[in-house]
Amino acid sequence: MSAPLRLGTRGSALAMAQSGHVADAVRAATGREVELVEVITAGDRSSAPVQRLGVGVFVSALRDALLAREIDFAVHSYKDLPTGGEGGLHIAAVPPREDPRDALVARDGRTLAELPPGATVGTGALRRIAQLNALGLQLTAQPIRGNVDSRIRRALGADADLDAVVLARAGLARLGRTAEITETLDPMLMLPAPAQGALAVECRIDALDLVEQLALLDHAPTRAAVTAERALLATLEAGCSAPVAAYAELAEGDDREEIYLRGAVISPDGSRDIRLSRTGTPADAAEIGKALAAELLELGADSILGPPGGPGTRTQQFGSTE
Ligand SMILES: NCc1[nH]cc(CCC(=O)O)c1CC(=O)O
Repeated sequence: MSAPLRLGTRGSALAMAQSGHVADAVRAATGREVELVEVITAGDRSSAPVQRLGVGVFVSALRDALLAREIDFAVHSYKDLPTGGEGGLHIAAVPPREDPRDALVARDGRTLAELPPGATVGTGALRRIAQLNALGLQLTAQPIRGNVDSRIRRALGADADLDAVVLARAGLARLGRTAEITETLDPMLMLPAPAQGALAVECRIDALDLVEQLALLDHAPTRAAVTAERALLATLEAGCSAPVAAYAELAEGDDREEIYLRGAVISPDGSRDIRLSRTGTPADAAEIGKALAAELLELGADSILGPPGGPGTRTQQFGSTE
């Protein structure tokens, strides 16, 4: 008999929901017992704006617990992971992705097009603010933070102070709250964040049996899509600090699978909006992402924003709110 596997998780409703889901999948695939171990991160302990806490606050405590052998594996929202990776750790599985699109939750059941000029739309991500501004609907995009429930209350609660909020559909789906969505946003209007809707299941790279067992949860098409999206992000991070969106879809071509990657870099005020796409084979996912990023840079992605640290700087101003 082997000891139960310890799955480290944040205590938020969303983290518990996704960890519980992965725990069930691990039990089903391996027959092993799994227990949840709550890990409190700096991001949970502090109410300071995420932009001040910096990228990765929600991730580093889980990684520390993995490296300290306090837990055996962890589940992250893939889009919250820094592109760098962590020494000694390995993403053993990328389970099937939830719907990666963004969703609008608005008062009176409204869609984006039905919001009047001047309507206030809350979101934490500069990527979403930039794309809302690019729509030209005269919406007032407002930075907000907090958990999914408190964000929804900003638009639908008794003390609502906004007309709408934009959230990842995946988070609402995992919490069983898709009924509150008033419009699922077409990627033509609101291209999702790289890896949105996907999870990363991480363990120590030297835990060879566990690496093998967790791999049973891996979904190759999701891994290919996320690889392309994050290769684009990583390449742009070196050359540009603008809001970045990326979404890869896999489709059955005539005689083989094809990957269709879209990428966008948008200025925060929406006045500049560079969008490109590229296709290829899933095996070349990383190269497709890098090549599309290079094309975006050639078209001026690096010149979209002012100086580093200026008003549009993604990492410094908004950190891991994406
Ligand atoms: N930015 C925080 C965050 N990180 C992961 C999700 C849930 C969706 C996902 O797993 O991609 C959310 C909430 C949101 O963006 O609305």
